[in-house]
Amino acid sequence: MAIVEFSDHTNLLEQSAYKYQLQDVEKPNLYRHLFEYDSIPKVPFNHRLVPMGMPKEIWVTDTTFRDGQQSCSPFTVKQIVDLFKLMHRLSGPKGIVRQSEFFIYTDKDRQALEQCQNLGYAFPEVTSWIRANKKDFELVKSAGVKETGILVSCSDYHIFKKMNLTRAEAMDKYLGIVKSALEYGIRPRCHFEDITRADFYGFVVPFAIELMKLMEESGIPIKIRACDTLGYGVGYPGVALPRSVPGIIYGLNHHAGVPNELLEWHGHNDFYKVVSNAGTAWLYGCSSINCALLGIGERTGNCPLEAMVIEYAQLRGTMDGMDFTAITDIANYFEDEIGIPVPPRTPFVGRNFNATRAGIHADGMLKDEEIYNIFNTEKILNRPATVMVDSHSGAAGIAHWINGFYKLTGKKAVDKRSELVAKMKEKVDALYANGRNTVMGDYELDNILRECDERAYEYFQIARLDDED
Ligand SMILES: CC(C)C(=O)C(=O)O
Repeated sequence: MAIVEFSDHTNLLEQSAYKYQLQDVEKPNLYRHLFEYDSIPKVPFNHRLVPMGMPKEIWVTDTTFRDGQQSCSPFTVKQIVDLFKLMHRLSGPKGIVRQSEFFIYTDKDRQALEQCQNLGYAFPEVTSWIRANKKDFELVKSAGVKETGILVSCSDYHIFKKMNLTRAEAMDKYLGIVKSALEYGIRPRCHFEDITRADFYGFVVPFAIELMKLMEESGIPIKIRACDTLGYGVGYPGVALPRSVPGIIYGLNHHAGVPNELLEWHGHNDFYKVVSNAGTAWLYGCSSINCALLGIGERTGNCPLEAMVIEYAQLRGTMDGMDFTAITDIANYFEDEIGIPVPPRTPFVGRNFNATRAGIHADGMLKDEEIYNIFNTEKILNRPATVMVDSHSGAAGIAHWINGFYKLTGKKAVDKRSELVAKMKEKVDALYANGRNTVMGDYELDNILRECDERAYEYFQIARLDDED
């Protein structure tokens, strides 16, 4: 049996003034005053401020190969292994990308899992996701996987409408499944599906308390993953349950005694809140944020893993040895090898995230790149800031393009007032005057420059090749 290595949850429970009991209601509580269905859901406030308390250690976990893969064509084994290697590179020596979860249903799933395990990395740890039946527990065990995700849906939408159970029956069923996992010596990770529409004090907390009792009896850590399945979570101060991200994390920690390191947040982006909700979960006591590469996942997707490792660096003030250039390689891999396009405006990875077009911005970039670039994207992400040339870029845009494309710096850099830039601008302007409406490509501009000044072209080519050496 695994030794329990987490902070003392009994202490946390003792500090809680009130012991919440299961409310086995006859009719489902669907929070109709918030979720009418025929109107936009409402954000309720009770103006109670929840205390912040970021855990000592925070990290991210990955669901690219589970929730992510559910939303797109299945990956090949090689694609999974290649992405896993990139995640390992990103993770750094402290294992900030701590775990990654795998299906184990098909031969292909199991091959991918085994090949990733055989890489022998400490991080990310390979975990699984199963349907709760004996066969799947045996699979987890024989694959040598120590932790598995188990679905324990917790809103009345699921308990009453989907499973046709009462709360007491659902809780009983779930506890039975968790006990089986413990009997197999497997660490259960309980996915509290739809927690942002669930009765927090009438079901979520009493159920979590029972899980903590099982943890104490078995000595095996039980994780609780708070799943904001439809992205209803809100992080504003003073927001009320069940939509309050601070309230959910604080409540699980203080009223159910779930230690920070056994709390995980899994959000979706239906209301554009996935990244800020995840940051909020960290700030209010959740150690782990579940993410997917590029935010792939059901409907609007999961929390983008690359966003959260950068958020980690912002909140902690250190990259802790993570290699963020792997983020750029991951995005390229998705586009080139898997065929999943990255929307151009996507922060940190989209083609345009650090590209500017407007002449006035290009002018600023020429004077000092910091004026219009969020950080040194070339150094940190291996993505130099660029200026795209179109009808709005002007002489400054063209000069910036020349200097960027041919890597001309210092004295070699071309000035926006130079003759070469003026000639190129004339040609570019003529194209747009004749009805062109797309951005200029690098090689088109390369040709235009050659037409304008063959000698400069040759000189720049050499400068560019020298830089590559
Ligand atoms: C299926 C569940 C666990 C999930 O992924 C979610 O709630 O988003």
